[in-house]
Amino acid sequence: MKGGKDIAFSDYSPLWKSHRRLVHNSFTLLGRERAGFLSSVDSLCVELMSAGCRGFDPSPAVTRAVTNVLQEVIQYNNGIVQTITRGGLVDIFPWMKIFPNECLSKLKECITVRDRLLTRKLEEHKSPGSEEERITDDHVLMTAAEAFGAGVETTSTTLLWILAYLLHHPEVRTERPVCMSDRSRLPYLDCVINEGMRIRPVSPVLIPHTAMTDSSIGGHSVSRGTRVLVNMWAIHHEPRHWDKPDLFNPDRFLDNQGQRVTPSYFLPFGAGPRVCVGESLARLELFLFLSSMLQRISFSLPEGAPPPNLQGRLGVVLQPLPYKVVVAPRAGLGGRIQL
Ligand code: HEM
Repeated sequence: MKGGKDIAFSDYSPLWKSHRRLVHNSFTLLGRERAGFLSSVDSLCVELMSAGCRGFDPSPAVTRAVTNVLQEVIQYNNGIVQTITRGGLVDIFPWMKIFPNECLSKLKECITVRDRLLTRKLEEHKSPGSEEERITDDHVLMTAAEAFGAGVETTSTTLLWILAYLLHHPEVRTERPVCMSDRSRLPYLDCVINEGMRIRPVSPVLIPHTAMTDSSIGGHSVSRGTRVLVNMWAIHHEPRHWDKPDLFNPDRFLDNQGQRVTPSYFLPFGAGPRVCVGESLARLELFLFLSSMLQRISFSLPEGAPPPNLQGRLGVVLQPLPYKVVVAPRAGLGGRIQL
């Protein structure tokens, strides 16, 4: 293990425990034996994830199979998100798992659906000879499952927050389709994404860590076994570092010369050995989704509706409260988008 980290429900869910062990083994192996393994995990994830993008394809060639798989992924993922931190007292007193627990049963059900779907996909993607490799099916499956578990809700929620803030700040949006000559302006999109992740970190208090040895943080001693919570919300709203921290202002990620800057106290993906392993994939997804959406679709508030509530609701991630938005194809693209 690289460092000390634990999660509240790990004690009572053997499923989750073995899942994390496998995932960490997988990522360790990933570092050592990339070939073969990467290609199967990558294509497996990319195929499932890109199903979402293919939803925009208006052609009848969007196969029923892809839609069904996507529906299944959305359903089991929603089920996991709704139940994973709702074990109630079991989170605190693991022995209480012996009593009937609706949330825990639903969680197990969703995990069964997830494993069935991923196993099917894995079988489709298996290359001849892979049996001889040291990485087992479980490694591949659990790594793919982790990519979804840690990657879907975080990225989609970040997009929802950014859209909510863009509805509040129409001056940040451009009213015409993006074209090639805008390319040099696209770094600004990164600033918008950064500002979204700063002002509403999807994980305001990071996954709890546990000190593996006697240590210290900022001059305070931390003895072995201490549970350490990183308050990302406070880091991203510290007035000594951020001017008017409650204001959505993507320009704060530009210096006086208009060059992009990334302050050291901007940590949406955490830091250190347990930093988010999906950071580059997440950044790529956010950029591609946002640029394609803003290029093709115009978003506005329904007539007379108030802008989205920005307070948020804390669950597995910090989500915006549901809001309504009018979605229309941008001029010149009419008929090419189906939603
Ligand atoms: C906007 C999107 C995302 C955000 C804001 C985000 C943020 C984070 C944060 C803050 C952590 C915890 C770091 C810590 O506790 O110190 C984390 C861990 C993790 N993330 Fe992400 N993440 C995102 C997307 C993804 C994606 C797309 C994947 C995988 C495909 C992923 C996989 C993971 C994994 C496996 C861990 C645990 C790493 C470990 O414990 O060593 N994340 N993420």
